[in-house]
Amino acid sequence: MGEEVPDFCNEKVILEAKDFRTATTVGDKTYVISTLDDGPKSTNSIRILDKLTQTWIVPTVLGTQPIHFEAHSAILVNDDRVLVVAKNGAPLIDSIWFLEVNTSFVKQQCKIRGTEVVAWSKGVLGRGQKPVVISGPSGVGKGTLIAKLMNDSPSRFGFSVSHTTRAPREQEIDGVHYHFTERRKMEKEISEGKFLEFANVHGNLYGTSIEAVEAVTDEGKRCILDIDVQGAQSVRDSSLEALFIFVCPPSFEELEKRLRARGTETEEQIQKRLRNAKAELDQSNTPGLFDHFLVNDDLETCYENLKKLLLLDDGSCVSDYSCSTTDSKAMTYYTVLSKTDSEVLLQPETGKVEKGTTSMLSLDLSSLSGGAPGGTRGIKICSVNKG
Ligand SMILES: Nc1ncnc2c1ncn2[C@@H]1O[C@H](COP(=O)(O)OP(=O)(O)OP(=O)(O)O)[C@@H](O)[C@H]1O
Ligand SMILES: Nc1nc2c(ncn2[C@@H]2O[C@H](COP(=O)(O)O)[C@@H](O)[C@H]2O)c(=O)[nH]1
Repeated sequence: MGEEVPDFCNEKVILEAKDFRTATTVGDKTYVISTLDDGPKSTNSIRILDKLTQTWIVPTVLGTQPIHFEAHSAILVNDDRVLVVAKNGAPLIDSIWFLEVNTSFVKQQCKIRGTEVVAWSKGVLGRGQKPVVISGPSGVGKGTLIAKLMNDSPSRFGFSVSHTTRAPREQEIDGVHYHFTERRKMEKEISEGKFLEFANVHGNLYGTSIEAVEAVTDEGKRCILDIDVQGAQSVRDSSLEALFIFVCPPSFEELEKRLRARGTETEEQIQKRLRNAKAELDQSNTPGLFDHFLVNDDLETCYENLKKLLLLDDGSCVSDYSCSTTDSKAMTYYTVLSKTDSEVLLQPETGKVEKGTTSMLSLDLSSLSGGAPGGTRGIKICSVNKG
């Protein structure tokens, strides 16, 4: 893990490439973010200087990687992440990133992988859209409701494609309904920290990979997870802040009827799923686990209620941040000027102020939430009045 002189420090590389870097110190470590403009091979790279041992560490970099930026400025916020304002040819709203160095996600991943880990997460204005966890006993209609949602709003919602060791059903497509895999392979990937959650469900292994959630959030869509109650509890305990919905059957008899009518399980499997359904219905009452309960009696009514819940909590409310859209969408490159508590002052790159924009902006980071995997939400941008 430790290296004396990585390529990154090689003077020749620095001299030949257009290099830009910042260094942010957190405790005994200095995080160096470097943008090497080396033609088509241009990259952003992260190196950590362990100040105690005076060695360089090449960390495992997780999260949604920002596209290569020409330059950037950086400052530590909340003691656990570095705010990076990038010059990437995009408006300010797409230029705010966080390099997580000490968040709960990073700490958890360090422990699992036994390596130094950092993670990128994109900054999101306002509350943003939390991923949605949908749970409920087998046969209650989760898949049917989610399929309707995907069909009606494919650009707004994206399905987190789980991994499973169960055999595919007739109509199921690998990579669409599930990533069908083998137990040994999946167990190895779990031990490598690739999964946000996993559980043994009805005798098979199921799990949500970090990549599955990122694939959806990278597309700017709201992520929908169809997972069992154990998985929901694991996500609750993880760094992923989500909305948790439990779907209940109108009666146990109706649940059994639906499972049988689906015709995808053997009698033995149906019995197992029904036994587990009783336990899941009990566990759904665990205090603080689910935010909302829906009864799937009439499908259309339940679907309308689901949509209402998602609209109530869709993060599109902009009243909680007084953002000047002119400033946040302008192509001006801003750099970090100063920081007080959880407010960061940004100034435009000298001489590059776009017509109609204010000179300085304040980023209010007092309500940050979420983070990798997914975005860091809760940023408010305010114009700073010129005195
Ligand atoms: N409201 C409803 N009324 C009647 N039948 C329904 C209703 N909702 C779903 N179904 C039917 O019930 C069966 C089970 O639904 P579905 O496969 O969506 O359940 P599920 O919760 O996703 O199950 P699993 O957890 O096993 O994947 C399907 O045949 C579906 O068409
Ligand atoms: N904990 C997780 N549970 C999952 C995941 N993907 C699906 N599921 C749950 O498994 C059962 C059975 O599904 P089926 O497709 O075999 O009928 C169901 O309750 C799903 O919600 C996952 O990634 N993690």
